[in-house]
Amino acid sequence: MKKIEAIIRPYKLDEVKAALTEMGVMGMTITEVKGYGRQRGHTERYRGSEYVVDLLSKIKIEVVIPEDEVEGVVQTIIDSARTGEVGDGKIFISSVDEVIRIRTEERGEAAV
Ligand SMILES: Nc1ncnc2c1ncn2[C@@H]1O[C@H](COP(=O)(O)OP(=O)(O)OP(=O)(O)O)[C@@H](O)[C@H]1O
Ligand SMILES: [Mg+2]
Repeated sequence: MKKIEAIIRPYKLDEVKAALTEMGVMGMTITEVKGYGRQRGHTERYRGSEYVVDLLSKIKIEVVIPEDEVEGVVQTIIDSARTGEVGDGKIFISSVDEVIRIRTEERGEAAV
């Protein structure tokens, strides 16, 4: 199993969530996060001087899925989250050793 962590623009959450639900993703975790990428946030002016706000609000979506669903989920996130402007976000993929459904004690792909 793989975990997809996608950092996206907050206003894109509804669209990404709907697209993932539509393709049958059965569970996800959403967290409000702050971060920065290559541009290190953006510049603001206050009382005549410029300063950099380097931590921008983003949403992190976590989805754990069977390995053969990874490419479909990644493409769906890209298609629903992209604007083409800097700051669209990033997707990280990592391996998950085990998943256990607490209620039934099912394990592995049966539990995702
Ligand atoms: N290397 C990284 N490690 C962890 N989080 C990251 C990393 N790069 C980006 N992020 C997270 O993703 C968010 C969005 O990043 P962003 O889309 O600005 O990436 P970028 O590499 O600067 O690409 P772009 O040039 O398209 O803006 C950041 O605010 C941060 O939360
Ligand atoms: Mg950036």
